Amino acid sequence: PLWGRRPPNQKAMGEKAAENGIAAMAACYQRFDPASYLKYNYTPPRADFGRDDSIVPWKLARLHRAFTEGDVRGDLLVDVGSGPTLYQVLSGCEVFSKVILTDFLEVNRQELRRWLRDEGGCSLDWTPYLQYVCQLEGRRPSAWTEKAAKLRQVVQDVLPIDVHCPQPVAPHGLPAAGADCLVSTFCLESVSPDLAAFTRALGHVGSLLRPGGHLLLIGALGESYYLGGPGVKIPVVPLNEAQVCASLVESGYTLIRLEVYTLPQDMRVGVDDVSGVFFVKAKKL
Ligand SMILES: C[S@@+](CC[C@H](N)C(=O)[O-])C[C@H]1O[C@@H](n2cnc3c(N)ncnc32)[C@H](O)[C@@H]1O
Ligand SMILES: O=[N+]([O-])c1ccc2c(c1)CN[C@@H](CO)C2
Repeated sequence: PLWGRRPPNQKAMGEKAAENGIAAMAACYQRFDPASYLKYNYTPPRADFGRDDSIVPWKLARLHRAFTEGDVRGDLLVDVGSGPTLYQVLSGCEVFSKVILTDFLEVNRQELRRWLRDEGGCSLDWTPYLQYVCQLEGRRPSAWTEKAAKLRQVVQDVLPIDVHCPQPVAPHGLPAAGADCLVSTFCLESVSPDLAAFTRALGHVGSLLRPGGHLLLIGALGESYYLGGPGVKIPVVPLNEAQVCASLVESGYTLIRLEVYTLPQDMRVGVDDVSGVFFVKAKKL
């Protein structure tokens, strides 16, 4: 009967708009420059290990605690949207025997492989990061060489991923049982045209995680853009804590912990308009 069907084209228009937004985002990322991105976000002041109010030490401390407080266990950790960075798995690589890194761009996957193959030519020296996490683990900073070897040993693969696909990773890229833990940092809100797409992506990513597995999510609060390279302005979904929590619940997670870092003035260096960073530890129901 006529009343049983949706008005013509209503759903189609919504889907078309979503597809267009995602295609526009993918076009932006063609101009993403890993070396610039690393310089903007992973050098001082945002990565200053001598300052206890610097963002990167804050992130590393939250990840260390989340991976080592006893409830996170299993064999496989998957990092969603790794980009050209490794900091997000420096604690996890001591807890999981297998780590899989993923990203949308080949240039980022190449940057990761360059470090993993220890062939030189990396855009950033990760030594201070390895040393800092060793200290969090109660080890001498000089144990960083062992941690680097450990990370190189546990990373099984660097795979393509698209969080806007219901199946973000190609079939057989991951074991059928799914990952025991997911980590994802500054990805979902930085690749989604709007909040609905962010929440859908969170659901897609959840399909990679086994029930009872953990999600460690770090992201930007109140950010509307960031520079992915000189003059490469990439739109971001401005999120607040309530929206992050609502999206997690809607995507089938239960929240264990949410912490927020508010940027001091001198961390606002012109590469984005981020106002805060959230850290979430959640569990898939
Ligand atoms: C802001 S960077 C985050 C990089 C890194 N995780 C970090 O913590 O700095 C966002 C990353 O998402 C990737 N990306 C872009 N579109 C994507 C998509 N549709 N699915 C998954 N990742 C995507 C980009 O290539 C980029 O590496
Ligand atoms: O301060 N940080 O450690 C830091 C690291 C990465 C990123 C931000 C801040 C803010 N912008 C996001 C992209 O939306 C990327």
